[in-house]
Amino acid sequence: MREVSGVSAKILEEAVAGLAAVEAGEANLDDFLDFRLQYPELRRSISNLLFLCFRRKRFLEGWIGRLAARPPRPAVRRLLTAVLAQITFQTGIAPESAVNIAVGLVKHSGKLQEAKFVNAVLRRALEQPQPVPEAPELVLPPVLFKRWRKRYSEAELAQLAAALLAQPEFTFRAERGFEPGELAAEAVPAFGEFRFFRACSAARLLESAALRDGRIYIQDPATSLAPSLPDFNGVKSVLDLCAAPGGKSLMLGERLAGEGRLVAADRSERRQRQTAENFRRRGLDYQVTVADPAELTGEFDVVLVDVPCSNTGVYRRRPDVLWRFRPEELEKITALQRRILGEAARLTAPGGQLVYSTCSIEPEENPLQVEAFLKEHPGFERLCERQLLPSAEMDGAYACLLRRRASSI
Ligand SMILES: C[S@@+](CC[C@H](N)C(=O)[O-])C[C@H]1O[C@@H](n2cnc3c(N)ncnc32)[C@H](O)[C@@H]1O
Repeated sequence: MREVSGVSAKILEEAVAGLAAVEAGEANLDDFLDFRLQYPELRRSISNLLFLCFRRKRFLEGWIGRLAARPPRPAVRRLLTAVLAQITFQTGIAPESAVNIAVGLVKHSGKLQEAKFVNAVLRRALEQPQPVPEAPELVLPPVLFKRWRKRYSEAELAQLAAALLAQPEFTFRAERGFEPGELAAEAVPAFGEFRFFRACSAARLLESAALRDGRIYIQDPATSLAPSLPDFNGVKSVLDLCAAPGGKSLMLGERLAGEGRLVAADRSERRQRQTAENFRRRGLDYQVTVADPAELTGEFDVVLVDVPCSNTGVYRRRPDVLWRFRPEELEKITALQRRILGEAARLTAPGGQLVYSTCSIEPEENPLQVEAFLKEHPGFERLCERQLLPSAEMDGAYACLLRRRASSI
């Protein structure tokens, strides 16, 4: 008994620390779970609770507002958020126990008045469970709802909200020629020749030899959009300019099928270690380079530039991105994208193809960025582009295929 409540208290404490770290901008959710857990052995439970807190943040914080006579201080709000998530959405812990553990934690920290407040708020919550809303305006962060309402239909907004609330499928890509057999429950739609599957069991997949030797790679099917766009006929050299950790480089390598040269470049040394490891597992000896795009030289038949972005398309798997979105930071990120895309243009051979991609659904980072690029680079033309919105099947993504005219300087 002692043991169970001890574990539950640790999970709650860690979840509250995670909410604080993300709110303070000290870490994103993935980094918190990967590098900052005090009890990494409890990662799965902590992660489940944190994902719920971010998926249901609007509802949970609105409920706290109605339950508490005065707004709680931020640390208490975070604790209440996590406990309300447990008592509303989790079945593994009895609601009464969740409340007792939370009150115990506050008492333990010596704040007796605050413990009384937390106890009163949570007891009220137990007495009056609330209907859980699904309407986009009550699910999405207000800043993004306001932006998205201007350009998406009601059906699209409902799709965007539903994508935040649902747990996405565990999907993976299988290398050409590899049959995943019992690892796969079914094939799922993807782009080009790439083959994606829904995993039968995440645990079995994570322990599989196929994952260890790189014949499968855990990925969302939306990632196949950008590498599927260029025509690989006669292509001899490929550059992936923002390659780490190598998800799209592996797909470019698969399309090259050993017929040419691939350079996977990225400015992050830490992330490039992962790219190199992914190539090693697969037995590929493509070049892995640590460099800022401005430092690279040469000309390539195909350049893929998967730029840093606001990530607003991938919130199914990283729900915290929606709450970290700041419109005022868009300008900074689009300026960086413009610079990197300009370098990519310089590295594209005459007649070569350039793929620009993001995992964002903001037009400033996508078609508007490309239009500005085309004005500044008349030697390029747009061949096609596609915007995917997050859905039940896949993440959001944008990709545009450009061509440098053969005669351009
Ligand atoms: C979206 S991620 C790339 C994901 C990768 N293409 C994949 O499929 O696995 C963007 C990458 O751009 C890199 N990058 C390159 N130049 C950068 C710069 N000046 N500032 C920030 N990130 C930069 C980052 O290190 C990061 O790895």
